[in-house]
Amino acid sequence: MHDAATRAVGREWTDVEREGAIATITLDRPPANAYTIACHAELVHAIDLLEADPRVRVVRLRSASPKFFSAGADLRDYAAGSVEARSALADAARRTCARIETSGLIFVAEIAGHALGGGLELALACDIRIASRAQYTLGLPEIALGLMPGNGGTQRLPRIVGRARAAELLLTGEPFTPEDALEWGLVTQLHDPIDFEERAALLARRISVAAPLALSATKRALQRGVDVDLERALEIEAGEGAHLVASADAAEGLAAFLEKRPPRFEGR
Ligand SMILES: CCCCCCCCCCCCC/C=C/C(=O)SCCNC(=O)CCNC(=O)[C@H](O)C(C)(C)COP(=O)(O)OP(=O)(O)OC[C@H]1O[C@@H](n2cnc3c(N)ncnc32)[C@H](O)[C@@H]1OP(=O)(O)O
Repeated sequence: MHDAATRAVGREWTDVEREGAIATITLDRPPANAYTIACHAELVHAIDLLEADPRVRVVRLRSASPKFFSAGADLRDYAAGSVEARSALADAARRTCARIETSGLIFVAEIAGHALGGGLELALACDIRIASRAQYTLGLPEIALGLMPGNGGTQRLPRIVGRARAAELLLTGEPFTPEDALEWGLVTQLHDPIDFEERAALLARRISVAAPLALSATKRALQRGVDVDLERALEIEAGEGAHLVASADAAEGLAAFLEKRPPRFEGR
């Protein structure tokens, strides 16, 4: 089902649908979901629209292509552009990732095709990554292009797979498999292609039934606490949780448990 309000978003590569509390952003820019500045502006606009919709809690980020999640920057466009345009593209891509990370919505990257360069970096900015077990690669090959990741890859990858593994992946630029991604914790689930859509939808549903305030507070605590010492991190957790305790949703959650019924969370 397309929301009329978001259909206009899909000029470059972004098709947005919403069903209940679950939105789906489908990247669709053949042949490789390679992105330009306009693509990122559109994606940020789509996220703005979804964040303004009080019904939305989870965003599934997927690809229309059976072969590519995203191949990263459009290298034809990049090669033809000025140094200023190339910097602007890196900045636009960084803004998209920041928008994902600072959003109160929960983003799940559903990788079922090549996720390379800025395409993988987009997935690294998401809260959860899952993958399909198929013949494609993931990686940050920028070093082979005389470049380096410019969209958070040198910072988010070590925080996910560890510094040593990230160093090898970044300094060789070598691609890796979905199985590697699961082993290294870059994705948390790996499913056969025939099961992937169903399992991805199940994960989104499992998250979508939670209280929106609790989801966003937990996301913030996870992000804010990861780079500080434990004592400060525990203070962050306490601070994020403090306002939840007084929320109507917390009262509803407890009442629903005691009354043995599903909770009806309203985000307040
Ligand atoms: C604020 C100021 C800031 C200043 C500082 C800024 C500095 C920042 C540092 C610099 C930032 C760098 C930013 C760059 C980020 C990137 O993402 S670089 C790109 C990384 N991606 C890749 O290298 C992947 C390239 N693709 C491939 O290697 C192959 O496609 C494949 C994945 C191995 C698959 O190969 P194969 O099966 O042979 O398919 P192909 O024929 O190669 O591809 C099919 C068609 O898709 C097109 N395509 C693929 N990738 C791209 C791409 N990235 N861009 C454009 N087009 C792509 C390919 O050309 C084919 O098209 P057709 O020939 O028309 O069919």
